[in-house]
Amino acid sequence: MAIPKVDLRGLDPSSPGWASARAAVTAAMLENGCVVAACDTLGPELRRALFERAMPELFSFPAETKQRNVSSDAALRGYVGKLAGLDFESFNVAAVTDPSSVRDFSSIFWPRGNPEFCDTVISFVSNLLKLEHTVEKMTLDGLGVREESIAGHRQTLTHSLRLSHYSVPEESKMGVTLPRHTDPSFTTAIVQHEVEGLEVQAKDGSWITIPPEADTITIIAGDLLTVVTNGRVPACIHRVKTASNRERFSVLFTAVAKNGAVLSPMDELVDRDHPLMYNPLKTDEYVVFRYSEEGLKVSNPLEEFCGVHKSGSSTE
Ligand SMILES: O=C(O)CCC(=O)C(=O)O
Ligand SMILES: [Fe+2]
Repeated sequence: MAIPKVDLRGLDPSSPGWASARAAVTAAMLENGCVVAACDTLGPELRRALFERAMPELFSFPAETKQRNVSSDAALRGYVGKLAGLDFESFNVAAVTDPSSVRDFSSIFWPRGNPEFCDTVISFVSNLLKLEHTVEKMTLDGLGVREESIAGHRQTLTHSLRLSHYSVPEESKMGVTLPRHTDPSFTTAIVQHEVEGLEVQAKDGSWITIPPEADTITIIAGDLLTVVTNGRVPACIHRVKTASNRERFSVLFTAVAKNGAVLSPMDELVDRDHPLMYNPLKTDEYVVFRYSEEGLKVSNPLEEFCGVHKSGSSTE
């Protein structure tokens, strides 16, 4: 089994191929909360500048420097280093669609500036934002959500860029460097480079490997997209497994909720056949819950936190 690959190159809503691409994107998102986009978002030169020059350099800075990548924004929006036995570390640039955020991030490492790095990231992010808008529009439009609701939904979003590094997996972990999880975001666009790792769990429990092809970016749904689509789009269950036991870099462009946002399922997606599944969700509180001891214990933290069914049955 493979995750469907949809060619989005050169498409806009007036193109002849838009409707069929939209149908394919919507179907893939409904099935596994995941689609592989063939796109020209990241050309070979940008790719090399980022993955082969900037990232190895960034991760070779000493720990004290790395830890200066903090964000007052919310939990887990700064540097995350080697947590709980994971051979994984990650930088995070919050509010990344604002070029000054990229420059502030770069000044941690290169106080005299690094225009090449900033230009690389700024142009990559602007391309990723277009891709994210296209996939989000296709998915919501394909489900029958009105243009005004999509525009309203966009107002609740802010974007981060995560730059991740995985060390060579320890033998005992069978190549798994990030265990099975869903993302507490709306969507995450995942860019792999040369080394495999991303795997998505299908409904039958099997794992589907997404090859690290240079002209593709994988877009996955997170828990918040499940809420706004009233459960239609499942949050993608995924993990990182590098069977070839190599060091790996990946870049993730994440659409998260603005601080203080409260989300509800979209009106168009609640009807007799699709009764309301989620109570209004305070996104900041949800993220705290997700990573709390209790949130890490339960099998479906979203359902536990704001599922209508769950609160309905709590009177039992
Ligand atoms: O590195 C990847 O391919 C995916 C990483 C991931 O799932 C995450 O950081 O949440
Ligand atoms: Fe993830």
